[in-house]
Amino acid sequence: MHKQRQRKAGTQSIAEIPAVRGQHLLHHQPVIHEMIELAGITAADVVLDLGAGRGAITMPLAERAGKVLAVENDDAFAAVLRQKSAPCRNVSVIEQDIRDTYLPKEPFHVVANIPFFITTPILEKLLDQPGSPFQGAVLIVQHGAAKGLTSRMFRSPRLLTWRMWFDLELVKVVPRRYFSPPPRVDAAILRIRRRNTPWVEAKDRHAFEGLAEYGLAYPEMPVCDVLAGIFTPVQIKLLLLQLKLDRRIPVCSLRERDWGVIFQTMREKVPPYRWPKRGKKKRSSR
Ligand SMILES: C[S@@+](CC[C@H](N)C(=O)[O-])C[C@H]1O[C@@H](n2cnc3c(N)ncnc32)[C@H](O)[C@@H]1O
Repeated sequence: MHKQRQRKAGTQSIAEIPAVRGQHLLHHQPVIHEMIELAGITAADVVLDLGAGRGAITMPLAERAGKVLAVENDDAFAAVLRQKSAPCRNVSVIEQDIRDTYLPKEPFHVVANIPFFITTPILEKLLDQPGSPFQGAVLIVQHGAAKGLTSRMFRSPRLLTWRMWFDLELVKVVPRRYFSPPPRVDAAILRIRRRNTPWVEAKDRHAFEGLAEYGLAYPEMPVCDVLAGIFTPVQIKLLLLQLKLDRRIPVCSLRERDWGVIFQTMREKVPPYRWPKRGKKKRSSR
């Protein structure tokens, strides 16, 4: 049954209750404009608004960007979006699940207040392929998620891998009262920028994933014990000297630069058959 009709008939399913579908619409205009400023959008840019709702971000984006692709899977919202954006030749409404949407083949940015419940699948889509044309994003995410994604400590191999290619920054907290209906927790602006010089080359992604998974299997383990599975004692001594690291510090406290140097040393000094292999890729649940 058509979703709008279902609502009228009072047969709204759990998945259609606004909060459950992540329908917290942003109504604070200064935050919307700040997001577009932070993304540095110009008339040359292609921008995706993922979870476009009624166009709170899509419409001001259309005034700045060359092309805006507004993805929204709620048919009622998509109809409003199509109507509002009809006079704008640079807006395309894509009525589809974000997780099934093909990303542009040309360089693109993302500016969006994404549905929180699919934050991880969205980030995987944007960040898992370091060689993709994705340039950067300014996103509204849950404050807790933003803190985890920008943490100094690495306990997740996937997050470490993303951060070898992208800088993630928690720009500011966005109070829950700026949304309608308000979410249960505050949100935050998360800025993602592609590094000009990544810590590891995109072609080495799989090899680095193997190192990250192996290295963070026990995040609290002393760095010297972790490195002992890959390097000789002399190599470890030189590496720790170069990185100015105490041999007993937990491996989770290593920074992106440290991992970049460890990876390069592994490439240069350790035969590939001894490199840690990555396990089967775990995709987040849809
Ligand atoms: C947090 S709201 C943001 C709406 C709008 N951008 C704003 O800021 O007012 C997220 C939007 O994503 C839509 N949405 C939820 N899950 C989706 C999915 N899987 N694919 C596409 N859109 C989705 C919701 O219908 C909602 O409009």
